[in-house]
Amino acid sequence: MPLAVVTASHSPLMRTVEPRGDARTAVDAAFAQARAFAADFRPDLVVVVAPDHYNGMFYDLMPPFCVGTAAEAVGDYGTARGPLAVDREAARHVVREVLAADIDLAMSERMVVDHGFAQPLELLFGAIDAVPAVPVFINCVAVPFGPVRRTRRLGEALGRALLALDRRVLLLGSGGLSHDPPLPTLEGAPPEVAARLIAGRHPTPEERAGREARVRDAGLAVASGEPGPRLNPDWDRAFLDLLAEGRLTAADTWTNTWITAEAGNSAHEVRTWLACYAALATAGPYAMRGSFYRPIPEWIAGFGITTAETRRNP
Ligand SMILES: O=C(O)CCc1cccc(O)c1O
Ligand SMILES: [Fe+2]
Repeated sequence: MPLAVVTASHSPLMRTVEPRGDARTAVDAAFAQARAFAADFRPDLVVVVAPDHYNGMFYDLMPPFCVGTAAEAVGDYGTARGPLAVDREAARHVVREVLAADIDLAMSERMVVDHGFAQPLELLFGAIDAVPAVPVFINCVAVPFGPVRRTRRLGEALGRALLALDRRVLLLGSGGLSHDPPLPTLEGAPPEVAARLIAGRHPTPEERAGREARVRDAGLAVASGEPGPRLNPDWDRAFLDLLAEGRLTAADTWTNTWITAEAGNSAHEVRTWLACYAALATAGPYAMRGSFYRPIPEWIAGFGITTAETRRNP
């Protein structure tokens, strides 16, 4: 059975901030292409690989990786709130097979997810519960992280587990590329911020609104002409080339310090892309069908969208 991949940056600012020029039109067109690609592939299972931003996962127990055998979205930044249509059997299969392949991962019968999962599901399929899904969380925000190669190996184990299902599986990777939105860090945080990062579940509506306003204001400031956030288009394009050319092991030598320095704290979200492509590669040689890139400072994102699938005649 073939596998397919769609990866897309996410940014909740897409809803509230108008970028200059034709960025909006270009991104819309790229998403339309990705939607057509996904529809064409006719997946009967979507494996969503995404990070969290202190909405579902906290420092009271932060797993590097976690598969949800059931999952619910918090509804941050205007995304839908409520359960994902988790294919429980498939999710359990993935947990069993990945563990058997020597990769430790957590599982959750009540995984809580945020815009990292919800936004691409809504943009690609219209709703968070429109497709049978297996949600795979990769910690890309709460330092420290394991080496990048570990996420590539997670992707390989994931790919082998999915091939064994003998279904049409689309992997949907969410996040990146270079960017650094104003997220707090535990290191040096004042006590009330630290408490929120350690166990910040169920914020009051006011707390959530305050936090979202801070990020939105950062985007609006750029849209009104203030100096933009640090993006690194060269780094982003090099990453896209690496994926297009199937040189996934080249990322094995990247240190986390280097990624942060080159591309920003949230650039670690590209781990989700790497895992998806490593999974895809287990089905045989693949071809990237679509690749979009645009640095969009107003959305605080080096914004990329790719589609790829197993080569039909290898
Ligand atoms: O407040 C948050 O949770 C961060 C929101 C956010 C903004 C820009 C790019 C992202 O990838 C992202 O996640
Ligand atoms: Fe993010």
